[in-house]
Amino acid sequence: MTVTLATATGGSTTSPAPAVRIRGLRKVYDGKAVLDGIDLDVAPGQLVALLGPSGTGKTTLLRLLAGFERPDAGELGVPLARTTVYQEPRLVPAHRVLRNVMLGQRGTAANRAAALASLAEVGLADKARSWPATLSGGEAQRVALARALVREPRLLLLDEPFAALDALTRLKMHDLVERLRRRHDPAIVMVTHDVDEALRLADRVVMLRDGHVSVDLLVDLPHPRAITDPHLLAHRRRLLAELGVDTPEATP
Ligand SMILES: Nc1ncnc2c1ncn2[C@@H]1O[C@H](COP(=O)(O)OP(=O)(O)OP(=O)(O)O)[C@@H](O)[C@H]1O
Repeated sequence: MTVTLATATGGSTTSPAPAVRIRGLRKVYDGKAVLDGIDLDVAPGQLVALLGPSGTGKTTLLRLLAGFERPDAGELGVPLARTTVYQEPRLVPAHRVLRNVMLGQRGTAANRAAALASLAEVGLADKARSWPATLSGGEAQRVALARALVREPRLLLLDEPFAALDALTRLKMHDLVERLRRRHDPAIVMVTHDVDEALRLADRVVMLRDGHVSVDLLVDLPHPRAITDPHLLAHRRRLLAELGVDTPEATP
């Protein structure tokens, strides 16, 4: 089987080209296929949450989409403008916040203004001159989001971005993601272990199991979503059951 690394750009005559196009994707480590025949399209602006038991290849798929790994077989079409935010913010401690947002960019007035605007968007305009060590975990992660978004990615890859934050900060980050999406509208693939986070944020929840897509669930509900919405609860039960967790039919 051949490997094609294509760049997904326009060209379709009917519907817009997907931001991500995956066909027959296979990745083998130590003779074992971690991903084995993944087919997945992500539409422009769509947020796909990737769920699945530990070790099912979620991070591997994200690394392939980021271009850090090469597939052993299959086709992978991704936009060139893509960036990743990780569980830990990965700020350079020796650079102030603003310089972290501009990491890898030239220090032009335009880049500086864009970085400041990006910090303002995540509510951290006043921290531009702060050192990373003086930030809270949630603030540091907002800087990481600002750094990702200032590059105006067509594809944003999120690898458990809120897993290390406390519950309240995580809820605030969810609100922030919803606001940022309305403004920037990148396609997003987000790895998470949190079913509620997936259902709160995602347009679609994809579950990986044994190297395959085992669930592909469209979550066609308006934002902001109430966790008590019966449709959401039905989705939640289904996803938790797929993960081997039984929940009572009626939730108080
Ligand atoms: N560089 C590598 N070399 C060898 N094996 C690897 C490598 N990267 C990942 N693996 C293996 O591939 C499998 C999938 O790993 P991956 O990190 O993608 O899973 P995951 O679904 O993200 O897991 P978790 O939910 O625990 O983060 C695991 O068995 C892991 O040990």
